[in-house]
Amino acid sequence: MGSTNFGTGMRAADGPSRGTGRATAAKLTASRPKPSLKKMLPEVWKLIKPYRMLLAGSFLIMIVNRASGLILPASTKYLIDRVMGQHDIGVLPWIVGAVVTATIVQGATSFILTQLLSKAGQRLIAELRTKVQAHIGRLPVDFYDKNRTGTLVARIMTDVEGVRNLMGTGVIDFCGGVLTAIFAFAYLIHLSVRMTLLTFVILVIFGVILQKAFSTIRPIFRERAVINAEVTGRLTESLGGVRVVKGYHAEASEANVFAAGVNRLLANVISSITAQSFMSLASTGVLGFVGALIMWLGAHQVVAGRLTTGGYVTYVMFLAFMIAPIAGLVNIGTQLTEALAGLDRTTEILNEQMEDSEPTRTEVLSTIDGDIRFEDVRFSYEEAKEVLHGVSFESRPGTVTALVGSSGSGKSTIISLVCGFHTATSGKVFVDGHDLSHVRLSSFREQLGVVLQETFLFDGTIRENVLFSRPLATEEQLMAACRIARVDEFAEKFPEGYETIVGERGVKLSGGQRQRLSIARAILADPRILILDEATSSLDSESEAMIQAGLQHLMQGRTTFVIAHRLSTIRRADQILVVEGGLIVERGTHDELYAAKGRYYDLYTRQHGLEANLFLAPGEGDSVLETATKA
Ligand SMILES: Nc1ncnc2c1ncn2[C@@H]1O[C@H](COP(=O)(O)OP(=O)(O)OP(=O)(O)O)[C@@H](O)[C@H]1O
Repeated sequence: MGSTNFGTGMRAADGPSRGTGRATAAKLTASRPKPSLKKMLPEVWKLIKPYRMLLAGSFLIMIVNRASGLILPASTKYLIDRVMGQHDIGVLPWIVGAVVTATIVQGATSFILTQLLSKAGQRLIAELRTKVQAHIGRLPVDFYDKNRTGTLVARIMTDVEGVRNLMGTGVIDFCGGVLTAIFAFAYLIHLSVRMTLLTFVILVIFGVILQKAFSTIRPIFRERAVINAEVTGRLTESLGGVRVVKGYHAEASEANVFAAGVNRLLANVISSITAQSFMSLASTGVLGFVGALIMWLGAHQVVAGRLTTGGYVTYVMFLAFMIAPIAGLVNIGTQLTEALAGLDRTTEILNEQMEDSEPTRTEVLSTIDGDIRFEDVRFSYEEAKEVLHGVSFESRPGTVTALVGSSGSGKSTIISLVCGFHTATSGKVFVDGHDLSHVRLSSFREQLGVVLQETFLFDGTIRENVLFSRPLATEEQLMAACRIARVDEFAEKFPEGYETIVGERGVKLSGGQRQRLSIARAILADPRILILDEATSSLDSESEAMIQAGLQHLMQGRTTFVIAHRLSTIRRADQILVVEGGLIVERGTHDELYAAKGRYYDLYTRQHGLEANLFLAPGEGDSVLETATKA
């Protein structure tokens, strides 16, 4: 039978997940409606508040920057009319001086703005990423059940990227664009009211059309983020489950799934490219039209003596200065919309309640004895689908409780409630008499140790992997744990010793070695309550003996819960709970249950003939039994 997953939070990599869940934690919405600016303003303010002085300063610098940018076109009128037209060479040094100074000021302020804002924007991204990751890490297990890894990765890495535009050059550029357009518009009116109003009307019409076009493009962009998250999610899963993929020779079908995803992405990008190229075609057309119009009207005005030649050239330059930021505004507008949408998704995550933040969780546990009591516990992952139907038992401190029963009977669910991964729908779980639903989970979990059959190793050294459970342990404590778990025997054989990198998920270690490492980790953690998920796979007898010795040591004096498959474990257990259909149907010691000749006796005698030291649940044993009978 496959590995146990205590509510999938500790699921072993057994292929792409199907995503199940219950109602308490939210499944993140794939595509959220466009967030309104009004709704998002408080969030934006919260985000940029620490940077408000910087933003205010940048705003002032930006005004200087934009104003200095207008010196060149403004001075052209004097250059043409006074210097060239009236041969007043005396003003030339002033004009050239003003242009040079303005250019230097403009260059310097642009440099300062980019330095200040881009760096602040990147810092903000880093802060927000850290915050989102830390928050996600503290969300309850059922949140992970419902949301794909890829989606979560996208939320942490991609969605926060957009805030760069809110903080960085985006907002300032936006304000700068508006400001320049206002400056330029005032000056254009001053030069020629008629030409300006006409151009303005055309540009407003164009702006409305552009706005319409953008409202078609925006959903495409939003959908792109969703597709990206889905494709990345599936890719992450299939890479993680590469053994299963290869084992079932599913490379081709995985490649098809990925290709389909990539093609969806391509179709999305292509449709946005088409819309974008139409927009650029339209803008070029409008610009050409406005240019021709200005030429026509301007030439007439100059000939009629209502406008000087310098005035005309300056007009054209200012017009360009006005149009460029307006065109930019639309672009920045899209970026800001994207940023707001990203921030909205980030806020959605940050509003998810952390498992320890429920107001009822007030009790902080000091060192516990390890007495666990279930009182008529009922539990359902999904509404109206109860999985545990009233489970009651007590595990006294320092005793071993073995859970046996057929697949899907509810063993992992019971363990998951012991760990506080889920909370009982009704009934109570007590730890040393404290209602676990009122306990600060961090104070409980630090007294919990978990050894799973699928050992989870990080891509780090042996030392780092053992220290994972207690990073501040001394060298002696580390070595002692490794000795007891017999990690020393293999670690010291590697040339790099404890500094040997174990590779992603420890692929360079054998199953038995990984188990020993996991036991060393638990010994080092020195938990009061120990959760063991026994491997059903048979290790060679030498490894088995070593692991058993480590486990024996580990279990001493701790309240231990074992999803038990080995007879040796079951025989030693202080109580055996036989779980069937979400109920405890029998309980007692091995001898008592054997003598009672009930369900346990059936399971035991069925298996006894199989010689193995494995206690297989009925479904699990069938194939082996058949083989044995035939033999
Ligand atoms: N995350 C989940 N969401 C919805 N239903 C679940 C979830 N996890 C388990 N279940 C259901 O709860 C029931 C009990 O499952 P559980 O994993 O506790 O059984 P088990 O006895 O540990 O099985 P096994 O020995 O196969 O690991 C099963 O019917 C299962 O389908």
